[in-house]
Amino acid sequence: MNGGGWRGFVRANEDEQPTISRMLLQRVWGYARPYRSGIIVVLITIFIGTLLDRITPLLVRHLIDVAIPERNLGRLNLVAVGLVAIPLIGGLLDILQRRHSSLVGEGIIFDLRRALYSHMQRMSLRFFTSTKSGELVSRLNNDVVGSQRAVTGTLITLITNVITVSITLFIMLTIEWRLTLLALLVLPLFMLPARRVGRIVRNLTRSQMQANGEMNGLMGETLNVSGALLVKIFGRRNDEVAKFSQHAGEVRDLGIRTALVMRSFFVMVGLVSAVGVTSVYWFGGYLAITSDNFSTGDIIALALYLPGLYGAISTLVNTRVELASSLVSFERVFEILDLPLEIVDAEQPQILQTIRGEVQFEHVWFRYQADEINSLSSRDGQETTVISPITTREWALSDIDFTAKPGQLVALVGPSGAGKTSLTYLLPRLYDPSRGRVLIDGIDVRELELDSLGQAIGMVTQETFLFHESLRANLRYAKPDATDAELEAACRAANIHDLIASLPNGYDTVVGERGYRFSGGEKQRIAIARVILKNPRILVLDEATSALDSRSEALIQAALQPLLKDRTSIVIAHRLSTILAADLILVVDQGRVLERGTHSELLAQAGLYAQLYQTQFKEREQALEQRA
Ligand SMILES: Nc1ncnc2c1ncn2[C@@H]1O[C@H](COP(=O)(O)OP(=O)(O)OP(=O)(O)O)[C@@H](O)[C@H]1O
Repeated sequence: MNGGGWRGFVRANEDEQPTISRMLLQRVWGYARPYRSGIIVVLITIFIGTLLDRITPLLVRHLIDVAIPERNLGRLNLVAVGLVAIPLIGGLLDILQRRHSSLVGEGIIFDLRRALYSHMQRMSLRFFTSTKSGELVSRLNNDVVGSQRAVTGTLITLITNVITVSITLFIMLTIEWRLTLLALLVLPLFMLPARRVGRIVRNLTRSQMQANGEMNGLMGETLNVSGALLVKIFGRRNDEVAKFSQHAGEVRDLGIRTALVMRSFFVMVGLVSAVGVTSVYWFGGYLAITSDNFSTGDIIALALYLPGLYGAISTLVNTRVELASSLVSFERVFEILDLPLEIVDAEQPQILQTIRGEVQFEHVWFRYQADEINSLSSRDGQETTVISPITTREWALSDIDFTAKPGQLVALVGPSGAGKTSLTYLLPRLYDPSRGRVLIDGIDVRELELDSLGQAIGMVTQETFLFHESLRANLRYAKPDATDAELEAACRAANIHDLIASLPNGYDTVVGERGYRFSGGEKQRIAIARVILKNPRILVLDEATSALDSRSEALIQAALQPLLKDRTSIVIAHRLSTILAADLILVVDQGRVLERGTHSELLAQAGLYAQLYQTQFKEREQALEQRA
């Protein structure tokens, strides 16, 4: 597995000069190619528009040199018509160009976003445990938009300015080459500062992006239910506001500095171009006074061309750098698209049709990869914090070997961190084992089509996740075509129907973010109803550790009956009723199965199970009895 890709999540050295590689450009072109007809329209309109623009000074020259001296009213009218027609046609061309450039730009955004999102969706769980969700959202938003800007912004600016400079210089040289060369003499005067200012602005922009990222990160972490709850229960509201003000203040200061630098630069360019224009007037005037064959119209036309020429050249000076910086966004998007998919379908996957439901772990070893821990980034998202592994043991699971016959209940018990959750993750291929095999009906799960594997297995995790949508939509997530009657039947079986029916909006009640409007026990029952609807052949259940009151506990136990019935179930057990009902109990510690058997067999061994039974299961049961 390529570890570098993960580390790529942490931004490379900010001061590194971006380089434009041929391969990168080819790849970028790959995204632009489908829009080539639009790009051609854009290029043609830019060319005609720029050409038209350059005609205006020639018309003015004609007015001064021909129409007025000849007192020719017809020509005067023609010039006037031309002076109005040019901006009119130019405007229409501009609209056409904008239309096509936005079609191209938005199209590229769409393609990149879809490719990125679908790639992220296919990434393994490992990817999500090692990445900050804010970072992913930022790539989907900022970097995709940045990539689009590289194509429709910087590239178009580059092309427009190259065309402008070429046409303008050509016309100016044909009008009067000496004056043109004179006007070009001032170029170094603003090319040098333009480069410098370009660098300053680029650094400021980077700092702005960074400051914005930090501000967004803070908002993301403290403006969701869990974060807000944490802030409140620790009474840290003022500190968070202060921290936010600090970040927002940085964004403000950088904004002001950027505005000032940009304005000073424009003032300077204005001054230098005034020097250039003055030199044309002065030397042109001198030539007009000292020699006869020099026209006033020529001088004025040249002077009119100059600001456009200077503007285009100063922009071009920075365009290469800008293009390189905006290509960084493409690189950041490609970085994710290039992350290898770990959990993928086999070349010719088998589709599970009728499933008996036998589950077998065959000498399974599993370990989490080191970079999964190392690439976690710190809260402000900027520097990499190497978080040392919580566990020092090499293998999360060692030599796990057991079989659950169709319809059997296998209970996993063991101390916290023993590896129970990790074991269950291998069945639906959230991770693949490092050694050994996991089989369903005798077929290695890696040979099974992922979609059909997903359909065969239902999972109820400890933490219930519900989407911020109606209960109906949340339940249908398990079975999109479920009828209302089916929804109700599942909820009745899970002992949650009466509660839902008593809500003013019933099944249309919108669940708050992460299900916060329901109690822990209620959420679990909703999750159970959801899996009952899915009706999987194999069930993985992580029973909640928190002891509920006896009524909720009774409701959940009753809800679990129809869920466990007739299915092969692997249950991380915390309830006495579950271990008593289990066909096989595996006692896991330090990633190994230390003891196995039924409740009575294990009790008789008087080992770890007997201890756990006394400290965990019995205590929980007694606590419940006391509460009742
Ligand atoms: N994504 C991960 N990356 C690295 N190590 C992990 C990861 N998830 C779990 N671990 C480690 O693997 C070991 C087994 O964890 P697991 O969650 O399977 O234990 P568990 O028995 O389910 O514990 P609990 O009952 O507390 O939920 C732990 O030491 C844990 O720190």
